[in-house]
Amino acid sequence: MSDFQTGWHLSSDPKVTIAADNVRLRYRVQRSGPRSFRSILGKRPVSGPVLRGVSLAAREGEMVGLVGLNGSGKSSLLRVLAGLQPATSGTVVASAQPQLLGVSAALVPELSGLENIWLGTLAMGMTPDEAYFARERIELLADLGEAIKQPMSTYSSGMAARLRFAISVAADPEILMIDEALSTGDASFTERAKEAMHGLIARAGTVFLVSHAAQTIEDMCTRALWLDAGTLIADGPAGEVANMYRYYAHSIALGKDRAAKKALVSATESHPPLFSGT
Ligand SMILES: Nc1ncnc2c1ncn2[C@@H]1O[C@H](COP(=O)(O)OP(=O)(O)OP(=O)(O)O)[C@@H](O)[C@H]1O
Repeated sequence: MSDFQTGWHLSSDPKVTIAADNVRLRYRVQRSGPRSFRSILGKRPVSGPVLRGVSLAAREGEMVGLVGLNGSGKSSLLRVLAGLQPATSGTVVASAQPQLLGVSAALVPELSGLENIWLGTLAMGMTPDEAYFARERIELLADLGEAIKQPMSTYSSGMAARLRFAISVAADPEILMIDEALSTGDASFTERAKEAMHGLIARAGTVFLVSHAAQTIEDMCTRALWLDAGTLIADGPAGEVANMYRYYAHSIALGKDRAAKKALVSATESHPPLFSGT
């Protein structure tokens, strides 16, 4: 039995809002390309591990940052936690449906920002009355000026991200997951976004935030998880974990592999994840 199964439920204050036990994920990808290529490479789908037994628990009032190199599994973990991607094995339990900042699926580029606010809020389960009253808050937070009346297809990626963020936060979800969206905003938006997230966690919510920027995690989060090649290698106060990750990423960028490896080991030793796998 894993530490997770024996331990996480023992301490119940503040309440655990989402927990994952030994989550594993493999992607299977059908080989593509010209027929001659496929005959050389074989027809069988390729598959590889993306998450290698991740266990975690997050509580009310926590703003949890996820750091890790490109391809380490951060987005995949959020998708599994949000129930958008079935895990290959393992369990996820949550006290409410997590809202992954990605109402983009429901948004329509040909429609204006205002029409998309209506669509997005209804798609997240608001009643027409709730959607009507949320509109002003969303417009204020997104702060797109006259562009709110223009089709979303004319927005920059930063403008679209602001609108998606504002719609997602307006639903006041108990568990909000944000994937990189904040890095596209300018400084004043980032400040307002931070306030909105603090409001949410003050109302006993939990926020997960993926960002490549260690600084964003340090500024915004209370706690940080570090994923490396699909394994959770560290879990601790956001400032400390972000600092270690920054040093690690810097070492990798400079080709200092030994220093990077040392940083990884030292992060695991000083901030071990709360639960080990089976
Ligand atoms: N739909 C998919 N099909 C096949 N492989 C995938 C799919 N999505 C992700 N992967 C692979 O899974 C691994 C983890 O990807 P993921 O996007 O979760 O990492 P990440 O840490 O969020 O990366 P980044 O920082 O670059 O956004 C990568 O090797 C990626 O190529």
